[in-house]
Amino acid sequence: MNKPIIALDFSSKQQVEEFLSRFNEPLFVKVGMELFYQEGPDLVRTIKAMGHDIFLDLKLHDIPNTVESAMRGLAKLGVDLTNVHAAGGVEMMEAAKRGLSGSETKLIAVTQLTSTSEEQMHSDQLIAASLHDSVLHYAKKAKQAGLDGVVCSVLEAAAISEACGESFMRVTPGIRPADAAADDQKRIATPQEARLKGSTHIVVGRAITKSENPAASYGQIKNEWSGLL
Ligand SMILES: O=c1ccn([C@@H]2O[C@H](COP(=O)(O)O)[C@@H](O)[C@H]2O)c(=O)[nH]1
Repeated sequence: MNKPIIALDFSSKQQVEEFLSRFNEPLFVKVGMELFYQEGPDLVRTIKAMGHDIFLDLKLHDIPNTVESAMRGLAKLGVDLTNVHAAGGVEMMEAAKRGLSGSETKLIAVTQLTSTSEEQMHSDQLIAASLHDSVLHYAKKAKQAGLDGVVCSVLEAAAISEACGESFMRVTPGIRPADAAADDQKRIATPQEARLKGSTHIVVGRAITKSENPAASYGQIKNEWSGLL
């Protein structure tokens, strides 16, 4: 079983270094907008040089030409995984993939954010379909564009596996230990549910980064995710 991806939602290099110093093993970490917009590509290179795998979660969504050029730049960072919004369309996703060509970086698409409920999707996005069908639709479009997988909640993971194939990545945020607060997330699940319901990867932020003992919380989540608990 692969490692849980830890969301490094910090605003400075200092906080990241302090956090990572608590671990004695190579991790799979996620660098998102908060950190990237403060510290930029240099910190990505530093984390990579420390031996950690990186998911660069910048969720690109723009016209195809802009996304292709941006991805050409990101390809040079040597990250393991990055992403776009599927709502940008098949043409944009194909352009993103072209931008990454020649690199080892895998590309996935955000379907519907795990902070979005069905009601919000209907009213904010004026999508009449069910949230499940919208996610599945975006996953099929990402597959059509040649992407490696999608970001989805646990609730859609099994249907995506069936429609797009088992090897198509289902990267799942909104992971919470049982009894933890949902915060701003709407479609949440425990690490165990994610394993049993077909996610291929889990992304965990606050349950680890805000913990009094991040290494212990990570260990517990990792064990639950890999079925050792
Ligand atoms: O649909 C999505 C896409 C990305 N995220 C990101 O994952 C983490 C989740 O953090 P938690 O503290 O565990 O809620 C965060 O960095 C988001 O930007 C997501 O939650 N949902």
